[in-house]
Amino acid sequence: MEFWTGDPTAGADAIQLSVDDAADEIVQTSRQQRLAFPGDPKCVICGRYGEYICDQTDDDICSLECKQTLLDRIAKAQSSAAIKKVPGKDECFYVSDGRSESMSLTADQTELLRKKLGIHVKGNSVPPPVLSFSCCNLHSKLLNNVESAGFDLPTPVQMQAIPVALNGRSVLASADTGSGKTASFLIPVISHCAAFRLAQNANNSTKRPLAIVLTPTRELCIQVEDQAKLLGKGLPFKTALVVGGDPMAGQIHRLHQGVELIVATPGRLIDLLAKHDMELDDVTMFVVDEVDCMLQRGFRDQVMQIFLSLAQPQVLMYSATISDSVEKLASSMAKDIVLISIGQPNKPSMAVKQVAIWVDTKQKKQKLFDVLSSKQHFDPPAVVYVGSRIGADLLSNAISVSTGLKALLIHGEKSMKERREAMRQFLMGEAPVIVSTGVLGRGIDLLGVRQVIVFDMPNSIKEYVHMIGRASRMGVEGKAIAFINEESKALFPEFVEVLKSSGAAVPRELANSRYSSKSLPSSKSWKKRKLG
Ligand SMILES: Nc1ncnc2c1ncn2[C@@H]1O[C@H](COP(=O)(O)OP(=O)(O)OP(=O)(O)O)[C@@H](O)[C@H]1O
Repeated sequence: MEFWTGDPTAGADAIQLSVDDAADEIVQTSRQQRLAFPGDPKCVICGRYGEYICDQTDDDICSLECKQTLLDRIAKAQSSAAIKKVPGKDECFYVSDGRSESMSLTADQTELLRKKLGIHVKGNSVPPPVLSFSCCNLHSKLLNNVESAGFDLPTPVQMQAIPVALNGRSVLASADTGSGKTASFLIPVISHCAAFRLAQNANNSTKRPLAIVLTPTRELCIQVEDQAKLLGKGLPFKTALVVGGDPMAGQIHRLHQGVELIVATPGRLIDLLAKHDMELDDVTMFVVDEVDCMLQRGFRDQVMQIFLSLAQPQVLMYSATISDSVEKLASSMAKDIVLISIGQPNKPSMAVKQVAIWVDTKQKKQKLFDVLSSKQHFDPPAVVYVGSRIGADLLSNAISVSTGLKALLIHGEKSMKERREAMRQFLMGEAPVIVSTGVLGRGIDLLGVRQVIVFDMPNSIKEYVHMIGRASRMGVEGKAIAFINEESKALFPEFVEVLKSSGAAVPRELANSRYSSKSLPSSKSWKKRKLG
């Protein structure tokens, strides 16, 4: 029997175990717990094996550490709510359809709540945040699925974005990595799709897609589709995955059977639309995840091509990092859009402890082997990010040879089968390290990963923010080590700022570099001044 009671703050002495387990050692930290096998209960905080039940909430948890995080989070949400208690199931503060008998937030309460939660909004008549999922007038099966997924309380981005999207408004939202953005668009999408189908005449056999989610990578599409299936279970809600690398015939077959949601990478979807007739007239929700990456050169034309083939859909766009130009372009895609940002935009999650190490390029490999061989510094499972596919191939080999550790490998040139297998092995804990290019840099929810090593700095600090975000989900603490040297000098001013704002030490060489100053004059004016 797995059970504990007691006050975690009082330490291990206060924990009382059932008689059967008295001899077993309590798992103290998330890292000491094994990963969950399919069908196992999962820790609601970190996703590892949910060996215990939290006595105060009945949630599955893996360790004392996650129990404490869970209780802290609940306490924080309660105080943040600026209202004496979190509403019970039938006690709503936000009511979307006026049918519930409960009260709505006043303008002052809404403002206070947003301030406490770090929610910033721009737009006309933005609905107030919700304090619970049960206040959103969701189909009972969807609500059950949300609860079964362990989502007891909405996160701040969910509190604000879900009611806005449920009201049919377009959204551009930015919030920390690992803060639950995926569910904040999937819940409104599933709600809309299920309601539409249930209202559709039963004899009407046409089941054209109702919503599209675009993401930049196949892995992210797979993850989003998995979560959509989980949250849409038992509802008239089917999904199709449309990504490169898998045979197109199977994807077309599935689409012809009738689906509500297409989760796709832009290139493959365009390819498919060009070769096969596909009616997109009923698509009224268009989601762009990792929007800043998707509206950059490379993806932008494809995304816009798909968008323009739809009849003015509601647009939901999300990322942890959003620039002014993306905000401008996104705003032009939808009328009366609501802009939502949580906390400090474009900053790394404060839950990730960053360590920047100055290392010359030639010394980087040895430095990495030193970290991976050090009990003190290596905290597996870990992701190592490199800049190129060849670099990834070479490095994963070198790690295995030099340290004896099994290092998996994933990049864009691997087949879909190899990429799926590498992910499976890593998530099942079969290897302590995975070497990756940017394919795992964004969006991927690598539950259990607490360490990221940025071997090659990416081209922008935004990508860096996404990469180190893999080390922490839902505020659980993680670590990031970044190797930096003169080769990344273009990033210095922003990198120094990011380190400082996170309270991380700035390496001496970086601090002293003339490239680190934001006010550094351009080379022309520099020359001018010298000559003058
Ligand atoms: N309300 C909630 N309560 C508990 N867990 C949640 C909740 N919402 C989401 N999660 C879990 O939190 C984790 C992170 O969520 P998600 O992957 O959506 O983050 P994200 O904001 O999209 O991150 P990124 O910017 O890195 O893509 C997931 O494991 C998800 O299942």
